Order: sequence, then C-alpha cells, then structure tokens
Amino acid sequence: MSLPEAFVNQTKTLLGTEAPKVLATIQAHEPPVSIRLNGQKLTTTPDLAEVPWAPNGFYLPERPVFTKDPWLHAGAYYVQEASSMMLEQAVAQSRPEHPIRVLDLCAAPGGKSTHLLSMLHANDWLVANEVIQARARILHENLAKWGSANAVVTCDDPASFGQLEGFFDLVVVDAPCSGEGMFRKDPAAIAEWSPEHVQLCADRQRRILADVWDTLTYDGVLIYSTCTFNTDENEQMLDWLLQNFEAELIAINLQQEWGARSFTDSAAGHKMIPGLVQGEGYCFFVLRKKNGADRWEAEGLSRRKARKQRGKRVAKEIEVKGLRSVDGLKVIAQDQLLVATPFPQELDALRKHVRVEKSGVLLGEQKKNKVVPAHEFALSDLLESDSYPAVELTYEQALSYLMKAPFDMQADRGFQTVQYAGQTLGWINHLGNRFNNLYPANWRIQKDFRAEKPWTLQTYFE
Ligand SMILES: C[S@@+](CC[C@H](N)C(=O)[O-])C[C@H]1O[C@@H](n2cnc3c(N)ncnc32)[C@H](O)[C@@H]1O
Repeated sequence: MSLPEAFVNQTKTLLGTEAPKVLATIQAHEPPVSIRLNGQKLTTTPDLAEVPWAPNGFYLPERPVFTKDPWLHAGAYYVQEASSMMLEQAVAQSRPEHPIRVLDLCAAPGGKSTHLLSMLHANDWLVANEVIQARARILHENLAKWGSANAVVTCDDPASFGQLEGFFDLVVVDAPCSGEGMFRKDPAAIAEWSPEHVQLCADRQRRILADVWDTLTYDGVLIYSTCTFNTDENEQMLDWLLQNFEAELIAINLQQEWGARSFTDSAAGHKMIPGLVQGEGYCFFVLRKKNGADRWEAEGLSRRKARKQRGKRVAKEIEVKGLRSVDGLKVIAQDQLLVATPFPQELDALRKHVRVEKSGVLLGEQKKNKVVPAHEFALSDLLESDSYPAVELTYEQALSYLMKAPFDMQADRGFQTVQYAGQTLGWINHLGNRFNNLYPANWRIQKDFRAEKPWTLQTYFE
C-alpha cells in the first residue's frame, strides 16, 4: 500500500524516530480485530485476549464474517476497533458523580453510543445524534439491538443543539475527520486524503464545536475525538477551543504500557497510533466548561440533591405485558404504537429544537384488544425475563429466522421469543399449525450462510 508523500512527511515530523515503525505498521500489517461485549447481555468472560483499557473489550485472533453470528444480531457485542475504546478512560475519569445528560453528537453507526450506554448509570440519559438521515437509521438499529432503555436517537444539525442552552452535562464530539486511522481498513480514506482535505475537516470541526458549545452546562465536560493523527484536527483544535471559549483541561491518566502518546502538558489529550498501540488510531482530549448557562440553576436544582431528581415513579397509565417497572419510565401511545420513554420531560424539551427519531423503546402496536410486541422490546432491558416463553434455536434455525426464511420448529401457541445460545433474537407468533416470524424485514440477513462453516462468538465462552 503506498501512502501519500505529504502524509509520510507529516508522520516523520510528528513522530520522529517512531515514524518508520508506524508507517510500516500502516503499510504492511493487518489491523487487529476487536469486539466490545454488551455487559447487560453477557456477564461471563470469553477466552480471548483483553483490551487492557476497556473491561468489555477483547481481541479476536482473526477477522470472521460477523454477519453469520446470531449473537451480533442479538446485540450481545459490537465490533469496534480497540483504540477508540479508550473512551472508557475518558468518561470514567471525567464524568460528574451526579446523574448526567449525555449528548453523543456525531454518533452513527453507534460505536461510542453503545459504549457510553454500557458505562452510564441507571439515572443517566443518552441522546445519540446523527445528522445524516440514512446513517441515523443504522444508529437506531444498532441502539435498538444494544437494548438499553436510557437512550433516544435524534437526527439534526449541531446548531439545533446550540439552542438548548446549558442542557447537557457531557458532550461527546467524535468528529468527522480526515481518517488517517482508517488507512489500513479503508483504501478510500487514502485516496481522499490530502493536506487540503485536512484543512477542510478542521474547518468543519471548528464549526461543529462552535455550534454545540452552548448546549454544554457550566462545569460540563466535552470529550472531543478523531481517528486522525495530524495536529490541525487535534492539537490545534484544542488550542482554538482554549482561545475562544472558557474551558480548562481535565487530565486523563493512562498507563504507560498501553502506548498512548500524550499531546498536552497535563495529560488531557492523548493519541493512540498504530504500531505504538494495538489498535487503529484514536485521538482525544477532555475539557471542562467554565462559563455559560447552568442547567442545574435554571431548573432550581442543587447538584448535590440531583440524585433525587428522577427518584419518583411515573404511574404506568398503559399496561404492557412483560414491561419491567423502571423509575421515571413513561409509556406513551403514538397513534397505535406504544413507546417506553425514559425521560419524558427532558424529551419534551429536546423536541422543541431537535428532530427526534427514536424516543425510547418501541414496545408494540395496539391491534384490536391486544398488543403485538415490537422487536425492540424483545432485545431491550425492559422485557421482564420469563414474561413470555422463550424457544432456543439451533444455529441453522437461528440463521433462517434472521433471514426470514422458512424453517420448522416446535413451540406453544402465541407470542414468544426465540434465542440462540441464550441470546434473544426476536419474536415469533405461533398459530398452532404454523408461526409468523416477526423479525423486522428491513434488518434481515441478505446472504444465506447456512451451507458455510458456522461462526459465533459464543464458542469463546465454552
Ligand atoms: C467519526 S464518525 C462517528 C463515529 C461514531 N461516533 C461511532 O463511534 O460509531 C463521524 C460522524 O459525523 C457525521 N457528520 C458528518 N458531517 C457532520 C456535521 N457537519 N455535523 C455533525 N456530524 C457530522 C458523519 O455522518 C459520521 O456519522
């Protein structure tokens, strides 16, 4: 693989004696393959090498065809390159203690959002936003599979969030960038790269940051990241923020043996570079805002007492079979659809300025006197276990189910979930002599893998 000359020169200037190793790694070595487990769905540990900085991250010995694994479709894990799992450290070491509202501004396809959901506490709330509609749909699908009730998906421009002054406690900007960390995985990233493109990306990043700054509450935390290594999109972005907004650096301490390179005096910004860390590349810094609207003051709340904010139980006006009782959760009927909304008041405030795509967990559709349960509900943490029968499928049956291809199975009459190796895949409705497969048609597996050698992550748990 040949790299642009300007990129090679830039890397030599940036890394000095370490540059040859980094350039050789990018050119000649396969990227490591890694996954992050969904701790809500998997509680045991696989027999795999650990990603040292993220407790649920693991390396695989080689890249499989993930699509043929029923567990992927069950949301049991997410395929994510390891260095960007460093978000774990950034959040753990900077988040406020009190319940927080989090905005993941550039969220599709959902790597950081699913990771954030695994880290957030029961009273925290995530707004996952993606400006491009088609990508927002993929984000929606991935978050529905992940199954945490504490998230909504929006599809809007960063400027719309700027109107919600002082609304969020933590804002993650995983910015669109020139993608130097994508060179090994995606040759198109090399073709697209040029010093001019880097400038274009940096200009866009400044616009995004300026647009979204006001939505951060006083004392709120900004985590900015890219998957590129140049100074324009990282060091200079930090300098620009510090010059134009009142903010202070938050130190994030990483273990030396992980191989990250700090690019600020106080360890607030770090670069994970291939060849130096086992991953593809991730750069981030963390700031605390020191001026502006304070959401706690505006809402007449003291930060210390904030824990009680969501303590009261919202009455369940609509009964839904199998719905777990969760403080603050409200079931809203939108025409025939029933949606469990985690933070109804916050959602109302959000809707005034931002286009909401997914306002909570879709529970089902009211049809005559019954509720037809929705796919999202089966995969979510809101479904009370044992509320419906569950049928365990073989690997081949599971693939047939996910393709919506015909297959035989024994089951009782009525709605029930189907599982593969203990992980819920979705619903069927058994009618006695046949059953309806309720897997969403637009999510079905397009290719038939049933005659191929099976692959599932589950084998590493045996
Ligand atoms: C690096 S990717 C995000 C990856 C994601 N955070 C993850 O972990 O899966 C950047 C995202 O920013 C979106 N984006 C592009 N232009 C944007 C803009 N002007 N404002 C906000 N987001 C933008 C892209 O569509 C893309 O989904």
